[in-house]
This record gives sequence, C-alpha cells and structure tokens, in this order.
Amino acid sequence: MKIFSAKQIYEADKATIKKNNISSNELMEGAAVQLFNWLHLRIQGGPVKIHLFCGIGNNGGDGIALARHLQEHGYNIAVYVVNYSKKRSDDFLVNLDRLKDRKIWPEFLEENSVLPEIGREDIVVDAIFGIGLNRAPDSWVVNLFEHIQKSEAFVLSVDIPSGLFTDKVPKDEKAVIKANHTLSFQVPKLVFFLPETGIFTQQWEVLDIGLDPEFLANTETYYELIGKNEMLPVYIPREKFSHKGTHGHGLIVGGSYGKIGSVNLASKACLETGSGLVTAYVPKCGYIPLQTNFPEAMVLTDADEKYITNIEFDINPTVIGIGVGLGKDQSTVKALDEFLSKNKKPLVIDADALNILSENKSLLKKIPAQSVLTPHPKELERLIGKWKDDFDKLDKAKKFSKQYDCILVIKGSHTITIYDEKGYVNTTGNPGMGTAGTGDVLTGMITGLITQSYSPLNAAVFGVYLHGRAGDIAVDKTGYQALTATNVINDIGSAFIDLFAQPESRPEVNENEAPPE
Ligand SMILES: NC(=O)C1=CN([C@@H]2O[C@H](COP(=O)(O)OP(=O)(O)OC[C@H]3O[C@@H](n4cnc5c(N)ncnc54)[C@H](O)[C@@H]3O)[C@@H](O)[C@H]2O)[C@@H](O)CC1
Ligand SMILES: [K+]
Repeated sequence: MKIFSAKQIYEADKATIKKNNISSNELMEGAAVQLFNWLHLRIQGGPVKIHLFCGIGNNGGDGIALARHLQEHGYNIAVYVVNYSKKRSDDFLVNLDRLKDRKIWPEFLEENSVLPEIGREDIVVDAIFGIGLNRAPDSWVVNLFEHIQKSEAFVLSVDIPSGLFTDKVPKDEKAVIKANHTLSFQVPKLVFFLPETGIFTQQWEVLDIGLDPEFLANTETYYELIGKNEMLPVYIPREKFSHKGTHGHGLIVGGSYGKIGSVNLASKACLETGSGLVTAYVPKCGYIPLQTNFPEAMVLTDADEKYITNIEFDINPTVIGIGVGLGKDQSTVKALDEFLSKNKKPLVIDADALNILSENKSLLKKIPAQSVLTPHPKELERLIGKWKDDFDKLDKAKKFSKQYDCILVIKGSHTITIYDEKGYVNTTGNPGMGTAGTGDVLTGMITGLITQSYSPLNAAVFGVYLHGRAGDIAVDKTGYQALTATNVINDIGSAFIDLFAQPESRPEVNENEAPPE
C-alpha cells in the first residue's frame, strides 16, 4: 500500500472532486459517513457518552458532520468547537450550520474556557487538527489535550492524532494527542510507523473515502507499506524441473570463538528460506559445532582457530552473507579488506562486518553495487552518523544508499528498507523478536532469497517481511518472552505457506448495506 505525503493527499482530494464532479463538501460527507459507520458498528446504539472535539478546519468539519449523524441515530453526544483560529474552513462552516439547523449547539472552547468533564467510560472523538497542522498548537490547546488524556477516556482520532505533523517530529510530546485508535483517511501516514511518532496512536485503520483510484494508482510515493499483497507478486515459484543446483548456493562468512552460534543460525535460515546449498565459512573452532548441529551445511574453515584471518575458498557461491559473529580482531579487519578488494559476488553485510566498515570508511567504496546492509540502530548510527530525528535518519539513510548504491535495511519495530529515494515499511514482526540471534536469522534469509535469483532489493524487502511473519506465527506458540531465533527459523516454512493462505472467513460487513440500527 502506498504511503502518500500530505501534499499528495490534498492533490488526490482535488483530483477526486474534479473527476467525480462533486463538491469538497460531498467528499467530507462521505468521510463522515465512513466515520459514523465505523463507530455505529461498534457501539450499536449504546448509551455511552461521545465527546466530539472539533477544530475549525476540515478535520473539524469531519467531526461536526459526524456529530450530526450520531445525533440523528440517537447517540448521547457533546460537541465542542476548539476555537484556535478565526480562519474557519468553508466546509466546516457548512457543517456547523447543518448542525445548528438540527438544534445542536456546540460549546465553543477558547483560551480561558472551563474544560468539560469527561468520564473514564466516555469516548472522545479527536477532530481538532488533521494533516493541515502547520505549527505547534497553542499552549491552551495543549492544556486541552492534557485534560482529555487525564480523563483516560477512549480517544478516537480522525485522520491523524491532533498535533502530530505528517513530516516532522513534534518538539513537545504533550502537544500531541495520544490516540487509542486512529481512523486514517484512505491511506496510512508515514508517522504511524516511525519510533518517535508511532507512539501517538496505539492502533490505526484506513477508511476508504473514495479518493480517485486512478490518481492513487498513478502517483509515485516515497514510501510503501509492505504486507502480503505487496509480496505475493514478488514470490518466485519453484519450477518443476528445478534442483538444488538451480536454487543457488549461499555462503555465510562469520563467527569467532564463542560466537559460532550466529553462523549456525544464519546458515540454517539461509537453507530454510530455500537456498539449494549452504556453506559456512568459520574459524577452525566452528567446524565441529556446525557439522554436528547442522548436517545439511558444508563447512569451510579459516587457518586460524578463533578468528577469521583470510577469506579464501574454491567454491562458487551465488551470494555471500558476511559479518555475523565475526568480531573485530585486527586480523579479521585485514581479511575483510583483502576480501572486499577481490570479491565480485553480491553481498549481504551484517553485524561486525558493518562495524568494521564504519570504523574504516574507505572500505565502503569496495562493497559491490546493490549490496544489502542490515544494521540495527547503533550500527546504523556508526555508518551514517548521528541523526536529529527519525526524518533526518531517513534522509541520511537515503543519501548513504545513493552514495554507495546499496540497500539499507533499518531494523526496528517497523523495519524500513531504503533503496535510493524509496523506503519500504514492513508490517510484520512483534516485540518477542527483540532477542538474541534474530538479526543473524534475517541475514541468512536475505542471503537465501538472493541465491534463488530474487533481486537484492526484493530479497531485502521480502526477507524482512517473511522474517517478521515467521516470528508472528512462532509467537502464537511461545509467547513473547520465550520466543527464540530458532523458533523463527522453524516457522520460515509456515511464513511462505501463509502467503497463499486464504483469510479465515468471518461475517464481513457489506459496505453498501446500511449499518445495523
Ligand atoms: N483530502 C482528504 O482526504 C480529505 C480530508 N479531509 C479532512 O481535512 C483535513 C485537513 O483539513 P485542513 O487542511 O482544513 O486542515 P486541519 O483541519 O488539519 O487544520 C485546520 C487549519 O488550521 C490552521 N492551523 C494549522 N496549524 C495550526 C495551529 N497550530 N494553530 C492554529 N491554527 C493552525 C491551518 O490553516 C489549517 O488549515 C484532513 O486531515 C481530513 O481530516 C476530509 O474532509 C475528507 C477529505
Ligand atoms: K485529528
């Protein structure tokens, strides 16, 4: 699913109005009906009190229009206009008049107004600011946010939590409403997925308000949300007459004394992801553990007992995953330098190989084009330098990707894969995966996909997706705390199968049907 910028959403809005020959108010009405249906389906006419806080722009207009529908269906509502500016939007005014026609008089909140009482069991609809926010809200509006938050009522934000910008991190956390749920119009916002801004909504959902599908399809975006639908067309089916020789040969180079397990995990993940053959290249101390633990792998050893000191082999791997458990011994740094000088194979670079690159930036020029780098946040910082905030991080990552023609996998709760100008935001995975060795598994999986002729970019995006999905399937059996990297490997197969699983049938609500009264 594409992630549009605020500017593109406004353009989509205009394109829809023109193409469908409707007024902007009709578009707003459609959005309000979607909001109403969502709420009505869940509350089913219950007596819960709904407080609607509405700004004076179009986000506020949505809230005011929603209030009308709720009132018409007998809901217990209180409507407030948060009067932060005199520049009321036309569609806000039209809806305010319609509300007054129905004898509903909103309470106008100003700087010194007494704030309304909100009960814990009540619902707050937050329609104060939408994507039109262009500066931090005034302090009295921030006080209102705090007042709402203190009530502990369920907060439903319209389009975006109020106070949250679409393209920058707020300076003051208190100046943004923390929503329990956000109903985002048509498309999700990038800010839902970044660590510094994703905290403002616990959950989000997209409401289809009928923006022009042609405009949405033809407009390129800088970010894309990656789920099953995006990955299915990427999947390469197995050919009937294929054999292990046609499924490629992954080589995992890594390990040092006490860290051989990482190579074990990466190699296993590479094989489970479908590589025809897997070889592990380790220091001598890794030979017996690997041969014992992982009979499917072939093992090559360095001359040294504890470290990798020279990366030379007479096999012909399709791709090389390098860095897990590698350590940074001087002899290893030298070995990596020499290896990069002569290597022509595609690389997946992780862990200490990344740290060695960060500490010896001249080596970066030697990595082959389209290498995949999989840093966790600290490794990323060493590579691209400190960032001011999440947006600066993305900009720096894009620059780095362009400079070295590489694919950067920024690991996090929503891993974002960056290539050139574009970011692919992952949707799978869970907090249980923050555990030893899951990074090694990811390196192995991406390596295993490249062996099977996935392009490095597709391998990175698909690998991240499958890795998270395997973790999600595994966590159902283990719980968050007990989930291990081995559990993730064991469910890689299930993650592939899940790609083709039909969603379990559940009584779907027909959007064209009237909601239950
Ligand atoms: N294109 C779409 O998809 C649709 C958008 N709609 C709604 O329209 C919203 C955007 O509406 P608007 O552009 O009117 O903007 P908002 O309603 O987000 O903000 C209102 C106005 O307040 C002013 N403002 C910004 N920051 C301020 C601050 N800190 N203090 C005081 N004033 C400030 C700006 O002039 C802004 O236009 C969306 O978020 C959505 O809720 C819906 O009506 C349906 C259609
Ligand atoms: K809002």
